[in-house]
Amino acid sequence: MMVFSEPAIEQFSSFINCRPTTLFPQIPIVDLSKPESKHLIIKACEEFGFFKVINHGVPVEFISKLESEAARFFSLPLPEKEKAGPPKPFGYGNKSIGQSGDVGWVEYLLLKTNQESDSQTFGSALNDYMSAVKKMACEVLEIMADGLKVQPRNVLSKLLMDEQSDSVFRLNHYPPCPQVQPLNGSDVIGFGEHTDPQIISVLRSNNTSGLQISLRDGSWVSVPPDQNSFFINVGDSLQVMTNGRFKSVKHRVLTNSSKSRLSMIYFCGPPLSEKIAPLPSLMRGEESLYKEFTWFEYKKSAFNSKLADNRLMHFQRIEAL
Ligand SMILES: C=C1C[C@]23C[C@H]1CC[C@H]2[C@@]12CCC[C@@](C)(C(=O)O1)[C@H]2[C@@H]3C(=O)O
Ligand SMILES: O=C(O)CCC(=O)C(=O)O
Ligand SMILES: [Fe+2]
Repeated sequence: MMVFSEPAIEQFSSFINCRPTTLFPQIPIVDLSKPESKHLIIKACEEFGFFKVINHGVPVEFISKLESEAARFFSLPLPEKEKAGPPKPFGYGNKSIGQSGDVGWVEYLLLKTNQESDSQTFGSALNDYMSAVKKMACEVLEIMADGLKVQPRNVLSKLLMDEQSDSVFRLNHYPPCPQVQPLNGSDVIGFGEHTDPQIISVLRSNNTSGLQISLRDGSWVSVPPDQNSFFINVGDSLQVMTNGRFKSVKHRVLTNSSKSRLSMIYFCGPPLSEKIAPLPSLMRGEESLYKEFTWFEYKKSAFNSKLADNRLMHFQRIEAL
């Protein structure tokens, strides 16, 4: 057996220095039933690119039904899960993320959002959940448009309502990972740091911690899990549509040593042909910080990148920005 000396183990940079440097600053909480939500959402998107939503209107039974079906799926023997096909672009994946060699302590299912056929694996639970979450996502995007004072208020939500909307749904399962955890207070990466390329992502997890977001100063903050709420991530596309006023949030997941984490995420994407550009009324005479591109072009480039890459960089007018 190989025994690492202290200096040697420190070279495993992906396992060390993962402890959050900031503990529990208040993650913004937005109550969708309150009129002040529009100001809170804008502030949260500017400051963090991230917030938590309560009074979201998604029925608990849709959530718990899908959660138990997902748990059942992930408990199947590996060959059964592999029948769902490799995740290229849709299917079951294990440890390997994307096409550029990223790995994490995670297994997952990537699913389409606009086809009934996927319901085969999960009965009606998947469609019930996705429709309710899509409705809530549209509401969030309309409140956002109100807060930004852009009209019509469905400028963003219509991209999701479009039947060509390129949204994706993902179930992630992070099994408990006891191995290296006690060493040097190190952590194992479940899902490496990245920003989501879409407009927004709507995340719900069980009560197991692991999700962290990165603040502007580069520190990492653990997001306390809350199975009754949803978390919204600002994605790269929304950063561009607001000409950099909102920033996409860098986030990652660390594994837990004793509990498994189950998360379900609805990634709100526009139609492939959609031009991703700053909303004209937000420009007030200023120039776009970004080159012109379609969602298809951005997605193609994103899927060739590594998880931690700054994917927007190549689309900035001044690359060094
Ligand atoms: C290295 C990767 C893996 C990617 C593509 C590329 C960069 C960002 C990743 C995500 C993050 C958001 C969901 C997803 C489905 C997406 O659209 O972008 C992911 C995709 C994958 O897991 O395949
Ligand atoms: O599983 C999670 O909690 C987050 C995963 C994530 O960021 C993603 O799938 O894009
Ligand atoms: Fe993500």
